[in-house]
Parts: sequence; structure tokens; C-alpha cells
Amino acid sequence: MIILGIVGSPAGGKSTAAKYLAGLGAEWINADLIARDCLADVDVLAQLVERFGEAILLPATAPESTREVDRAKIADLVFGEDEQKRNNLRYLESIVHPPTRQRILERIEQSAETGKPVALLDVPLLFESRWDLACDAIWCVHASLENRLDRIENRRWDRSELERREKCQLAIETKCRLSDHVMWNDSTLEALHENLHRQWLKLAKMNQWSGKPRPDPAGDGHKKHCLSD
Ligand SMILES: CC(C)(COP(=O)(O)OP(=O)(O)OC[C@H]1O[C@@H](n2cnc3c(N)ncnc32)[C@H](O)[C@@H]1O)[C@@H](O)C(=O)NCCC(=O)NCCS
Ligand SMILES: Nc1ncnc2c1ncn2[C@@H]1O[C@H](COP(=O)(O)OP(=O)(O)OP(=O)(O)O)[C@@H](O)[C@H]1O
Repeated sequence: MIILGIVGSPAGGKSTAAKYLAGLGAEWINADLIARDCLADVDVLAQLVERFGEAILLPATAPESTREVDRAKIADLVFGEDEQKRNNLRYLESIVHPPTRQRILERIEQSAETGKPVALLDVPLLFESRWDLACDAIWCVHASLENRLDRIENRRWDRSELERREKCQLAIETKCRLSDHVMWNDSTLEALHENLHRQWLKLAKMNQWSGKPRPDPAGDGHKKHCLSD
């Protein structure tokens, strides 16, 4: 099994690319979704409340109901360039990343066990969290700031939200340089899909599988990939 990492700029199109590749047979491992689940864990929640106070919780919907985190409030506390926000982000990551990492590892193992040809790591902080070391190939999906701003309208982010998140990540130029392939996503979805399909077939050729979705994923002799390989 191949481990393919996908990186890029915020709202550059990683998840859109990942969804398409999942349709071709890759196992889509979405770190944002996994981290979201981890944030709902009671122990994780308790550690965040200890540091940031109850103000980071949404109002209770019923007297005995479990309180959920207000993600926008946490985002305000952690994304930004001043020292306090940087420390807050470090704290949040120190709580959320270890269980996220563990779940990603489990998903990679399951993907190998079920005979998936590709485990696709859709991890925004792939290089920062050293997941690049586990990858056989890394693709970077990037789009101009103008296109990304147009495309985030339904997220309730504005330009400054996009920029402050981007500043908390490795520079896009560095991500491109460290990747095996860079895809510009400034055209249509169809153009992105075509590009992805071409790269997918190349990957399949290099690794000797057909590139076609397999009806029977079990036991076809593909090499299982261990992180220690
Ligand atoms: C701060 C939180 C609550 C904000 O939630 P929100 O729903 O607004 O954003 P969401 O989680 O969907 O992330 C959207 C994008 O923000 C950027 N982003 C998220 N976390 C980080 C981070 N630690 N550093 C830099 N950028 C980040 C990424 O580009 C990501 O794709 C949330 O992002 C979070 O818990 N982050 C810490 C966990 C983490 O590092 N996740 C990244 C994947 S491991
Ligand atoms: N080529 C395209 N044409 C039109 N819209 C696009 C295109 N590519 C992506 N989009 C849209 O842009 C938005 C951002 O894309 P996506 O969520 O895939 O980015 P992302 O890199 O995963 O973002 P993040 O890391 O911030 O979560 C989505 O609404 C998606 O549907």
C-alpha cells in the first residue's frame, strides 16, 4: 500500500482533491475531521476548559446535556501572531495532536489490512507534524489567494481569518518545494480532476497496480506498508 500525503494552502482544494481520489479507491484520512472528533473527548475538553475557561463552551442546550466547544472562540484564541496566541496554539496542539496521531495511525493500519492501494493523508500540518516521513509521495494543491477567497464564502471566514491561519502554517512555497508534485487549482473542478487522474495513473504505474477501483479489496498480494519499513 502506498501512503500519499496531500498538502496545500488553506482552502487550496486538498479535501476536494482527496474526495476525488477516494472515488478512485484511496482511503481518505481527513485529519481535520479526526481532530474534530478528538476535541469532543471529555478529557480533552476538560484540559481545554482548565486553560481557557468555560467561555470556550457553547451554551448548554438542556440542563444535563454535555457542553460542546465553540470552535470559533477557540480559533480566536489560537490563530494570530502575538506571543499569547502562539502559546495557546501550542497548548491546543499538545492536547489534540497525540490522540489525532494515534487515530491516523489506526486508520493507516486498517487501510493496509483491507487491501486499499493508497492511504491518503489529508493532513494540513503534514510537514509540521512530520507525517511526511511516513509518506511515499506528497502532492501539494494550491490556488491563488483571490480564488481561495471566492471559495471560502460558505465557511464564514474572511480574508484575515484565512491569512491568520495560513501564517500559523509552513509557508506554501516551502510546502511546494518539499512535495513531489504541485497542482495549481485555479481552473475548474474538471481540470483539477483530470490532473489528479493523470497523477493517480502515474502513481499506479510506478507501483504496479491498475489504478482502477478494485471490487474485491482483500488479499491481492499488495505489499503492506508499515511505518517502520
Ligand atoms: C482551532 C479549531 C477549533 C478551529 O476549528 P474550525 O472548525 O474553525 O477549523 P477546522 O478545524 O475545520 O480547520 C480548518 C483549517 O484551519 C487550519 N488549521 C486548523 N488547525 C490548525 C493549526 N493547528 N495550525 C495551523 N492551521 C490550522 C487548517 O488549514 C485547516 O484545514 C480547530 O482547527 C482545531 O482544533 N485545531 C487544532 C487541531 C489541529 O491542529 N488540526 C489540524 C489537523 S491535525
Ligand atoms: N477548482 C475548483 N473550482 C471551484 N471551487 C473549488 C475548486 N476547488 C475547490 N473548490 C471549493 O473551494 C473550497 C475549498 O476547498 P477545500 O475544502 O477542498 O480546501 P482545503 O484545502 O481542504 O481547505 P482547508 O485546509 O482550509 O480545510 C470548497 O468549497 C471547494 O468546493
